[in-house]
Amino acid sequence: MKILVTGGAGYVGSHAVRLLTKAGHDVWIFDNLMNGYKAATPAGRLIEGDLLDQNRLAEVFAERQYDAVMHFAALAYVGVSVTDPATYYRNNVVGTLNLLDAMRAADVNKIVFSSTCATYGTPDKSPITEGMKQDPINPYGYTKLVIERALDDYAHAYGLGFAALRYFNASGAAEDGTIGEDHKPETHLIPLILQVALGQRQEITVFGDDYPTPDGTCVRDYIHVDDLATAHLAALERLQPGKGLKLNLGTGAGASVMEVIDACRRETGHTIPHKVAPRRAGDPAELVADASLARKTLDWTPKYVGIEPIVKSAWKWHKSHPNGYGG
Ligand SMILES: NC(=O)c1ccc[n+]([C@@H]2O[C@H](COP(=O)([O-])OP(=O)(O)OC[C@H]3O[C@@H](n4cnc5c(N)ncnc54)[C@H](O)[C@@H]3O)[C@@H](O)[C@H]2O)c1
Ligand SMILES: O=c1ccn([C@@H]2O[C@H](COP(=O)(O)OP(=O)(O)O[C@H]3O[C@H](CO)[C@H](O)[C@H](O)[C@H]3O)[C@@H](O)[C@H]2O)c(=O)[nH]1
Repeated sequence: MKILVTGGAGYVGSHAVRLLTKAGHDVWIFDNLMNGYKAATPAGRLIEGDLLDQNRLAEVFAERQYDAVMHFAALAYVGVSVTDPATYYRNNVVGTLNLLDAMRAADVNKIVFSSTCATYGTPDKSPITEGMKQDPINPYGYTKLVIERALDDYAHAYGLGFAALRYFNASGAAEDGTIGEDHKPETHLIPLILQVALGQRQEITVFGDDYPTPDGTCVRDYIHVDDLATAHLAALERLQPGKGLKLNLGTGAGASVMEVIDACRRETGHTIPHKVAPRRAGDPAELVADASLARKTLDWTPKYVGIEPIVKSAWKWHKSHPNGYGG
């Protein structure tokens, strides 16, 4: 298939591009590089452009007849979405509607969309199943929920075939250590811990140790980026006109902040000092996926089980690229 991957120069998208290319697809990347890196993309495959530029989108769809779109491009800092919702709604909602318009004009009717566990807000139960109430607690989560709803309506009205994949905590890096996570600023737990191991930070701050969890720190479901990529490929193969798949992508197992720090200590051999600080606003105690629907629907099984192999792959990337794509 000829596939346009928006946000393919970013963290999750670049890993999906690798896998799609390996699977024999003809892959093109659309990215404005605001948070992505040319170095993360295969040579000659990057089309620079912004989702907010409708003319550019029309040009891109006129240049080639795509069979499907994988849509990773979005802004994804929960905290910034609270202080600057206008930018988030414009980029994530208007940008995606522009993309859907351009697809419709070009008769492209298949899309895989990056949704998030943040659409559930603070769930009543764990693990989280797809049928549970979606009630985001921040603008970022709302931007994703609005698009899930739009996809439903476009499927019904225009015959769009879609998958909305609700990722839990994307983590890890390509097994060969050549591409990985490089968010600037970095806010995610595993890269921040590994920056301590690299001597770039004094210590890691644990946001709260008084949660109702076994060790008092937050529990998350860390899912390897390459497992996300294989799920995208499987979803792409199952898209049907007028139908939508909405699936949780997680492993079904949680790890606490302290368990992640301990795994990083074991992997790096560094003491990794930590200090406990108050809770971070908006952090639910536990977010763990019931991923059985994705396993069944996509005939998919995450390869990376437990936090150790995820941390191992992340460390390989960070050790060999201490400044990310900057050097
Ligand atoms: N990282 C996670 O843990 C996680 C969890 C759940 C969902 N998601 C979702 O997965 C997707 C990818 O996340 P990521 O961590 O790889 O983020 P990322 O910031 O690394 O990648 C996003 C890419 O989109 C590009 N982009 C953003 N706005 C654009 C625009 N208007 N036009 C063109 N390109 C644009 C950026 O330059 C970047 O390369 C996002 O949609 C995010 O909301 C991520
Ligand atoms: O310095 C840090 C950074 C994080 N944490 C904790 O580590 C856990 C994981 O935090 P991350 O910031 O790595 O990830 P989140 O769970 O906050 O974020 C993930 O889930 C969000 C929805 O809740 C969004 O989808 C986001 O893109 C995705 O990375 C949280 O309990 C957080 O409180 C710390 O203790 N110290």
